[in-house]
Amino acid sequence: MNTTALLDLRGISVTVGGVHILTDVDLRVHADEVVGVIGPNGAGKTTLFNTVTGFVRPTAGEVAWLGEPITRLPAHRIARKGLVRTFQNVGGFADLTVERNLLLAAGRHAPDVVREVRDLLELHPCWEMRVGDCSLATRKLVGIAVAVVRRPRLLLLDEPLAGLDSTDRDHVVQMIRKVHSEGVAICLIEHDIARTRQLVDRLVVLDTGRKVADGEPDEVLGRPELAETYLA
Ligand SMILES: Nc1ncnc2c1ncn2[C@@H]1O[C@H](COP(=O)(O)OP(=O)(O)OP(=O)(O)O)[C@@H](O)[C@H]1O
Repeated sequence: MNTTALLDLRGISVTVGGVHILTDVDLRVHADEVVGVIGPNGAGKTTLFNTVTGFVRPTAGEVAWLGEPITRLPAHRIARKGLVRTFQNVGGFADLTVERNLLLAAGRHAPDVVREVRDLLELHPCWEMRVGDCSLATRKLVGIAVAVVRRPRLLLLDEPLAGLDSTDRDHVVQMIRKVHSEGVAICLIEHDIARTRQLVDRLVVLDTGRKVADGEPDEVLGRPELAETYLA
């Protein structure tokens, strides 16, 4: 594994209205890695992504990107650095075609990058369709494509498999692997533990705002207290 830490979170806490949503969370993601973030509903996983990407300001702690602090940068400046995310249930503008969504997102990189990403994520069949008319699986892929045309070095995926059937989940996993094979590090939030386990190099577990595990998937899921929760 390349030892360069792309992303380095130290002591991140988020408190909203006196409620502790995240408490003292450390997280590193290296170039080349695929990291899974799991945990029960309300554990703080999306808040962690929101903090990394500038949508939520931490109450304490620092976020560093390639060794530079980015904790207080606005979201659009963070994205321009190559740290790009997807949102739960968002796959682009519903009234625009898939192609138009990607062209808009690509900005100065279009249209060469748009063609590359269309081919990589096998979006030909839906290219001319309005996103609102596409299947959920396709909308999920469009959400990933919209992020990938921004040329991320690290892609944060928020529940890319949620709501999909088994066949579509396998397809989206395959597409995530293809994105990673292009040299993009990936950090994903997921509830599908079996597929996440197969996909990631490292598994991070959040519970009630605290990191309770961080290690190789087999080691983490082999811990009796976690196996009971996640593999039951
Ligand atoms: N802006 C906010 N104001 C108040 N409470 C919030 C805010 N954002 C998040 N929360 C609360 O913080 C907790 C963590 O939410 P978050 O969405 O980060 O969890 P999650 O682990 O992503 O959950 P899920 O798996 O259900 O998506 C929840 O109890 C949520 O209601």
